[in-house]
Amino acid sequence: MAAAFGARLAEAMDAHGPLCVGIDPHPGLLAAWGLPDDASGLAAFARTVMEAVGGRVAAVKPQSALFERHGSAGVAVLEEVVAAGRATGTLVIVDAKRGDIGSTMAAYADAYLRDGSPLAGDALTVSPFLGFGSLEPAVEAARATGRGLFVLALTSNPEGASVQHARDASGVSVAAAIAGQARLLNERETAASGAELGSVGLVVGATIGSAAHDAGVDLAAVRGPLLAPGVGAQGAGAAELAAVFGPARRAVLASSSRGVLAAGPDREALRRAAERACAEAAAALR
Ligand SMILES: O=c1ccn([C@@H]2O[C@H](COP(=O)(O)O)[C@@H](O)[C@H]2O)c(=O)[nH]1
Repeated sequence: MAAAFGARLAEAMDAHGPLCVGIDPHPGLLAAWGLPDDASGLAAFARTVMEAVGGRVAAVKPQSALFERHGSAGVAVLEEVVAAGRATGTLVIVDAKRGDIGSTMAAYADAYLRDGSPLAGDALTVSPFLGFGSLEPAVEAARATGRGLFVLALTSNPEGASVQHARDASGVSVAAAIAGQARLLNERETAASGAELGSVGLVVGATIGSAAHDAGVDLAAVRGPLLAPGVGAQGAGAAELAAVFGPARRAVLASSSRGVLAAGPDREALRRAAERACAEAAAALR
C-alpha cells in the first residue's frame, strides 16, 4: 500500500509549495485557448495543463463536472489526467463532490478510491450532507489504499452558509460537527503513524472571511489538510488566506483554477502563473 495521503501531501507541499492547480476546462476557457468545446478540445486542454505544471506543483484538481459534460469521452480524458498525475508524481485530487447513502457510496468508493480504478487519483472531494456516517465506505477505501478525502465543510460560495452555519439544539454548527468527525479520524491515524497530518481533509474556502471562527470551527485541531478553493477568480488572495486560516495555515493547500488557466495556452506562461500563485500562497501561509 502507498504511504498515507496526508503524509504524501505534506511531502509534496514541502517540495513544491502549497498550491493546487485546478483543471477546469470551462467552455469559455476552451474558446479562449482556440480549442473546440468537445472531447478533443478537452483532451488538448488537459494535456497542456499537465505538461505545464506536472511535476512542478504539489497537486492538481480536475473538476469532474467539466469532464462529464463531454460524456464518456470526457470521462476518458479525466482518466488521462489521473494517469498523467501518476506519471509526473503530481498528486491528483478528483473534485467530484460525491455523497450518497452508504450502499451507493460504496460504489463511488470503488470508482474513485480503489487501486486499479482508472478514475482513482490520490484524493476525492466528498459531500457529508447525507450525514458524515454515510461516507464510511469512502473513509474505509481511502484508509485501505493510502488515499485521501476532502470533506466539504465551509465552502467558498456565499450560499453554503445557510446550511453550514446552522446550529443544532446544543449550539454546535454543521461545519463544526463535520470538522469534529474529521478530527476523530485524523487523531486515530496520526496516533498510529506519528504523521503531522491525517488523510481526512476539509474543503474550506479562502473566501469565507471570519466564518470558521463564527461557526465555532477549530481548523488547526482537525490535523488534516485544508483544501482552500476561491483563490484567484473568486477574489481571494494572500491577505484572505492569512486571515481565514491563521494558526492552521501550515495545513493549507491553496487552490486556483481560472486564475492560473487564464494564462494559457502557452505552457511557459501557465507555468509562470502557477509559480506566481504558489509564491503568493507560500508567503501568506508561512
Ligand atoms: O467550496 C468550494 C469547493 C470547490 N470549489 C471548486 O474549486 C474550483 C474553483 O475554481 P476557480 O476557477 O479557482 O474559481 C471549481 O472547480 C469549484 O467547483 C470551489 O470553488 N469552492
